[in-house]
Amino acid sequence: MHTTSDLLKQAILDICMHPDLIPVLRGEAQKAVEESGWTTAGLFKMQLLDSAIKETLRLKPGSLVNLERKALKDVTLPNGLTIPRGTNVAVDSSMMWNPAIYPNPSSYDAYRFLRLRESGNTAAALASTSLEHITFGIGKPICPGRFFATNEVKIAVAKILLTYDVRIPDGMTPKIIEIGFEMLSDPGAKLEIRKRKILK
Ligand code: HEM
Repeated sequence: MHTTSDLLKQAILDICMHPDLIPVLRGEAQKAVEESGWTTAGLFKMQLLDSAIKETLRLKPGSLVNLERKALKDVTLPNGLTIPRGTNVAVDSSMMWNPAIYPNPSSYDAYRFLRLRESGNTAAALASTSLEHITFGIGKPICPGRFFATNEVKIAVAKILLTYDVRIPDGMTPKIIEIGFEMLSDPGAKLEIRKRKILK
């Protein structure tokens, strides 16, 4: 699916833009696979990778808005605002860039959700959702594919890092593209990829 492939692409680009992360993520994945294989338990142990991908989703959720709906009848909100029948509405994703919620919100911080998770925040895992991170939606129509998608992207990123040396060519800085409400990975981004000689 486009959402999953765009997440994989942006997650790799974000990691390559912070190359100090690569040996740490490789080490984490290597250890997890040695201990538990490519299993749910192994993926659970890749907690920095989990956090790094969630940070990618925070900065580039796929759309500037989410939860698009049409009011089928007049709806009065608890604050007294009435949304007339037939109105198209959506929830703006900007809570994910709110400095009161996420300090230094425009910086990519791969450790952000790992720290939150270690402090006991149960919504900090990649497939979890909260009012502060709505990339997978929230409430009744929450994305049922999120467990599949997040495991798929974790496996793909870990396999790529363990198998290849990857880097962004000198002089290139991938930019997120906004078209209407859509947020897309840089369609012109390139990576240099070389098979690793020693697979540990
Ligand atoms: C990174 C990947 C993905 C993202 C960011 C994502 C995001 C979302 C979001 C935000 C919603 C809720 C939309 C709303 O309430 O208006 C949603 C719903 C849904 N997603 Fe995903 N999704 C992803 C992958 C997948 C995959 C891989 C599948 C299927 C295998 C899937 C199946 C669905 C379905 C069926 C719904 C509708 C649920 C309902 O209306 O009850 N999604 N997704």
